[in-house]
Amino acid sequence: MTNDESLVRSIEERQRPAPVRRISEAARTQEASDQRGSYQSLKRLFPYLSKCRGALALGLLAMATVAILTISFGQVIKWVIDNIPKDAAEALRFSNYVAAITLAVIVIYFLSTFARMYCMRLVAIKVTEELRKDVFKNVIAMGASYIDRHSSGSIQTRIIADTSSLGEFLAKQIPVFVKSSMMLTAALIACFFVNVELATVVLIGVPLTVLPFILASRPLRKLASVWQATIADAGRSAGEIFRRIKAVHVFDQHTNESRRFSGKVGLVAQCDRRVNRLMLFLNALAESLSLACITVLFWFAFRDVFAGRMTLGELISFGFYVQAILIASRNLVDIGSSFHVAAGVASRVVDYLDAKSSVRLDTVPATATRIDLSGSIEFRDVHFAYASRPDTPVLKGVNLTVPPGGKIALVGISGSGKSTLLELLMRIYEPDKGSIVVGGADVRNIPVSELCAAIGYVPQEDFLLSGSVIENIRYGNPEASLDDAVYAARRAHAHGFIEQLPNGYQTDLGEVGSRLSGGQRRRISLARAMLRKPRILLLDEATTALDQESEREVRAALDQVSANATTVIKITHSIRDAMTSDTIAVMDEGRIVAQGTHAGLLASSPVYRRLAAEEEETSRPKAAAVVA
Ligand SMILES: Nc1ncnc2c1ncn2[C@@H]1O[C@H](COP(=O)(O)OP(=O)(O)OP(=O)(O)O)[C@@H](O)[C@H]1O
Repeated sequence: MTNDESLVRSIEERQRPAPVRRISEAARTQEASDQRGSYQSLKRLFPYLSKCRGALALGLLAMATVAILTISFGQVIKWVIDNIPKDAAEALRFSNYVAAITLAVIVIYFLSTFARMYCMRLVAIKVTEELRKDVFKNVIAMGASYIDRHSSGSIQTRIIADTSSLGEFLAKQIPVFVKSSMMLTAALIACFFVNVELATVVLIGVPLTVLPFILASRPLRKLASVWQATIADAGRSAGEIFRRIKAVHVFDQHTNESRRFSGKVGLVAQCDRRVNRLMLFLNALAESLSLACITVLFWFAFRDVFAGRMTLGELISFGFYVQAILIASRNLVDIGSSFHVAAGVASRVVDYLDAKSSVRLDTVPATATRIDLSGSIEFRDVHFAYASRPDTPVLKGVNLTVPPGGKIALVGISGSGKSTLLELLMRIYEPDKGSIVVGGADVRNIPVSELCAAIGYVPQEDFLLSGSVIENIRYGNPEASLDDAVYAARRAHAHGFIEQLPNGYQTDLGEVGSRLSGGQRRRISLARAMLRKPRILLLDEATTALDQESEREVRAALDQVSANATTVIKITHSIRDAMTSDTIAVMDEGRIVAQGTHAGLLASSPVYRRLAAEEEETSRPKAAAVVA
């Protein structure tokens, strides 16, 4: 195995996802991508060019002008050299005349080159912008299940870096391809007009000069894809380290993380060096072969000049055309290699652009009718496994009914599937088997936006976003008035601390609310849920991370909200929270194993008894400590 191959292997090994037995969405997407083929993917992006037709047409026109000017310049050189007057005064007038024409040509050349570059840059910017918007829109509409299976770092790379390189490719390389093809054809035809014999030598010699590039295109392609993988890996790892900076600090991992990151950038540099070595070698070889080709041609050409079969002007213009042919053919070969790389990038971007999920957040089922979301909630034989771990079932036939306006507590040890059940109800994921029915309708037939508008969800990990307090409270309800938002904050017992913040409700919370304590973040989450006046309230350990007084107040607030909503409370730690519910459902290893009241379950359910005993056990030392 060569060094390159082992590098490719090591990167691929690290990036290989966990084995999947059944055909998951990821596999289907991959299959679709393979069938489509990389080149098809590039074609799929062509419509983006049509979004900037005007600039593209102007750019192509400017390019054609540059190509025509370049080719005609050869004829001008020939005409000038073959027609220099013998008389000195005539020659001076002639040279002034030629200088004026040359100046005009240079001005046109400058304007055309400027127009070409300007238009093509506009095209690149537009294509990149549109691609980014469309990829982001599609990925965000795919929901959590899809994002779980792709690292968010690689999605970021696709959206930012890959779209940018594709925009550059579509807008720069394709025009260069057009221009070089025009130049090559025109210069070859011109060569045949000047001298058929020499043109035949050109036809044989020029391909030889680009042969090394053609032969090296495969290893170059491979190296380019390794380079892309290493750079994406380094970016992903840096992003993750910055996101986990507190853990790095607490576990004193600065040196180790720096060492790990150095290893990754070391791999990028290793790739860079290899690409550089190969490219330098190929360039030097190609330059030498071009020189050899020109020398051979001149050797033939001089014989024709001395034999009177060719004028000096023809010789020089011929040399000019050969130079144009060499440059154009090198450009075309270069485009060939970047074409392969771009095709690879395009197929990855198109995967994200065309990915289809069973849960589309932006589509409304044809059967959608108005549904009473205040009705009962029923889980009917619900089975589910996360797509990233398809072989590990998380829910194994859950049957549960919450009557309209009822309040149920889901109790169970950590990992028994309680949060997953709530996420399925919100259609963050879809059950593999069975159904979830709200108000008599299968949730699959309720538009996600309508379903979620009726739900107030307070998650275990508060999902605050960067932005101000008021933006966070209004998230999901941007039309709400300030008064309503403040009222919700008061009810969530958040108003007091919000007012103490430097800019009150306008205070910026920093990335993911990092400038607040855990309890404060929780109360903002509660305020946000309350502002929606939910008909279904889902609480995921809503009162944990609060001090005793806040806990009492928040619980009172939740009681008010839940009085008008069908409520499901997930409880892992505080069994006494469950006692306020109408019913307690006990979950164990993805199943509901018992259901009833606190007293009834203590008598009938060994799992519940164990949970209650564990809670008593853990609270005892605390009580003792308080007494002490
Ligand atoms: N996004 C995910 N991808 C893969 N597996 C997951 C994902 N989220 C949860 N799981 C797994 O599913 C199982 C059930 O998790 P879930 O969060 O529903 O349990 P839980 O009862 O709510 O736990 P806790 O009380 O600790 O929050 C666990 O084994 C967990 O590791």
